Amino acid sequence: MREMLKTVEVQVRGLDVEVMEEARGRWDQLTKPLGSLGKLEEIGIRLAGIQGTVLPSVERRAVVVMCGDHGVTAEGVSAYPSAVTGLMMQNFSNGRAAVNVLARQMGADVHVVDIGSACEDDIPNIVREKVKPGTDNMAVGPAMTREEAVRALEVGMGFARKLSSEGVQVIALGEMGIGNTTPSSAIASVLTSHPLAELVGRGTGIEESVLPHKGHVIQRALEVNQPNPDDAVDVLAKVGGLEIAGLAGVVLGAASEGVAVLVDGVIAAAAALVAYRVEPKVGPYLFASHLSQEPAHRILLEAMELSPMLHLEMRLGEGTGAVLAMPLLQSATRLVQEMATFADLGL
Ligand SMILES: O=C(O)c1ccc[n+]([C@@H]2O[C@H](COP(=O)([O-])O)[C@@H](O)[C@H]2O)c1
Ligand SMILES: Cc1cc2nc[nH]c2cc1C
Repeated sequence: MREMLKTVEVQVRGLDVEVMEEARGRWDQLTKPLGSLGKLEEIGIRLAGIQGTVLPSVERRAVVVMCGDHGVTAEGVSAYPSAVTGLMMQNFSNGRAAVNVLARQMGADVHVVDIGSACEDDIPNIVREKVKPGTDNMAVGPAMTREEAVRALEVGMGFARKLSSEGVQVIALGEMGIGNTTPSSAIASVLTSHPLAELVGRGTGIEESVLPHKGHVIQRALEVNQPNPDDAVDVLAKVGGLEIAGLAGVVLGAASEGVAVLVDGVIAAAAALVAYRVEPKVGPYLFASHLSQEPAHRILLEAMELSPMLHLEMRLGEGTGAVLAMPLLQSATRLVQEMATFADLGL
């Protein structure tokens, strides 16, 4: 019975190390000084291991934007009202948000999923998979029940598997949810054990003077809920968010299907760390796009040993950074496909 479901079951294969060795050999034969394409070489080799071929491809790209609202906004932790989540869903639907613009440029399909917004409208082009209309206020009790968190994880897993069955080779993690830097910092605090002072940031732009209040709200949520650091689903349910759970599910579903994942900013990274703690084998499927201005982002990426490709001082979310990094993955695949080898030159 669904109510009895306590955790998620997922099987993730390790990367194909033989193919990776072969791919490394191929990169070393290309007409360039050894190792001179730096991180692009590591990206290309990892993609080879993920797809089980020395000539991987990321021509089919998608961004999944999970949307949710947060009861904790009642505590005054965001610079914007919750209603902006629904307004931005309308904006995504019209193709006019930043992520739409960038995805068009980068050749990625945009999929927007209402997994937990408080918006009651039926918006065209938005997938309705609402687990509930926003989380409960984690400063006074759990944000979700465990069962709700597992349901949201399953929505994400199912969505990633569907995209994989349609031929998608890389998925960017996007989200929209006013208030969601607060649960992201809470998750980072429990799962990395770093002090809250290093993890709380201005999100959409709260004043510096409001930061201590945001920290106290998170501290209260941790005291009230006592999330178990050894049980990532417990942490997700008690101090997480529905869109964060959905994205953690996307990571698990994508990795289980051999699909690469581009992690976006701080919220996507919190979701990725939850998935990584549920199943550490997802680690090699993850690529960090950029470094957000939100301080918890660096700490979350370090906990997964990920190194960001871009430093653009962004803090938007929606999957914008992840979509911007797509051409870099594509460059890695194109270089290995199209460059001459020294043998081609007769050397
Ligand atoms: O991606 C990031 O690193 C990031 C950093 C700060 C804010 N955001 C976005 O801003 C919203 C959350 O900010 P806040 O202040 O409401 O917690 C949410 O919609 C996120 O997509 C995103
Ligand atoms: C306008 C706006 C757009 C966003 N996109 C992601 N988070 C956002 C937060 C706000 C406030």
